[in-house]
Amino acid sequence: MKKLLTIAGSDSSGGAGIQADLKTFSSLGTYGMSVITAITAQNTQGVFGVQDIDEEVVYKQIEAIFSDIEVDGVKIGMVSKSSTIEIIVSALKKFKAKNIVVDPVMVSKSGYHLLQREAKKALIEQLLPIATIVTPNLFEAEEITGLTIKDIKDMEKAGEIIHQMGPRFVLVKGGHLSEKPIDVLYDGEKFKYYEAERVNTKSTHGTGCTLSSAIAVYLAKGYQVDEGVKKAKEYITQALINAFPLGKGTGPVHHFYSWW
Ligand SMILES: Nc1ncnc2c1ncn2[C@@H]1O[C@H](COP(=O)(O)OP(=O)(O)OP(=O)(O)O)[C@@H](O)[C@H]1O
Ligand SMILES: Cc1ncc(COP(=O)(O)O)c(N)n1
Repeated sequence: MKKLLTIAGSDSSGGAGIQADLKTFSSLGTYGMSVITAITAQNTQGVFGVQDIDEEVVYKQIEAIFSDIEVDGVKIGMVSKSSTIEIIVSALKKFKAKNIVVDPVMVSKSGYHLLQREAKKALIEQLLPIATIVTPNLFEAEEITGLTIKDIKDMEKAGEIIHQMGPRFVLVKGGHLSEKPIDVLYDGEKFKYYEAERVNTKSTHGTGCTLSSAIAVYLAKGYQVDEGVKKAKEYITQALINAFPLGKGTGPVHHFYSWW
């Protein structure tokens, strides 16, 4: 049994964050664990409050897990403060964590700033270098690089710049492109493209969380990064197809338990 860990924020409505990650881990037949960095009061319409967890408690959660359990893959999502980013990075180095997927969460679909402005530098300088793969969406790739990103060529340029910042692989996600949602992977030498038909649904809350967790699962299972991304892209496309209407705003993708 592969053991997966998510380090992220809690989404009370269950569509993104810790809840999306644990659902992904379970539905892909792995054992899921969580380190909660923040509690958000959130639903399909917005984020209405955030309580950051003290960084000492974040560290204690990581220590409790790694001192007892072998962890096969780690996904890192919302971390809002630089002091928490610093503690997470030093803890993951100390415990020699492997297969680290960093989803550089900055702003929710509903427009709430989940990353404090002061923490952007720590995210870039500390979190990116420990990542096996980092998965920015178009907006996050723009924030990290300072580029304006409109098409695949711009995504490639962003991939090259972000790769220089230290992660082994960069996946620039194209969910927010105006046409087909094509994601671009860069390994420092060449690009790979992951194309899917756009699923016509309002339920896109948690797509990035789900994709990054699925990538962590496939890396933990021993897939090469490019193959793992391909499988994870199939998973998120299916989770979008399976989504059902929920709430009055942007509903969540839906996870399914094929073995049940
Ligand atoms: N309507 C859609 N149909 C098919 N695939 C999509 C759609 N929207 C997003 N995707 C895919 O979902 C994955 C997540 O991409 P996206 O760019 O939406 O990330 P994100 O903005 O970080 O997500 P979130 O912030 O909601 O967690 C990518 O593989 C993207 O191509
Ligand atoms: C706790 C948490 N983590 C991540 C997201 C991003 O997801 P989305 O962009 O779909 O709102 C979120 N809304 N909440």
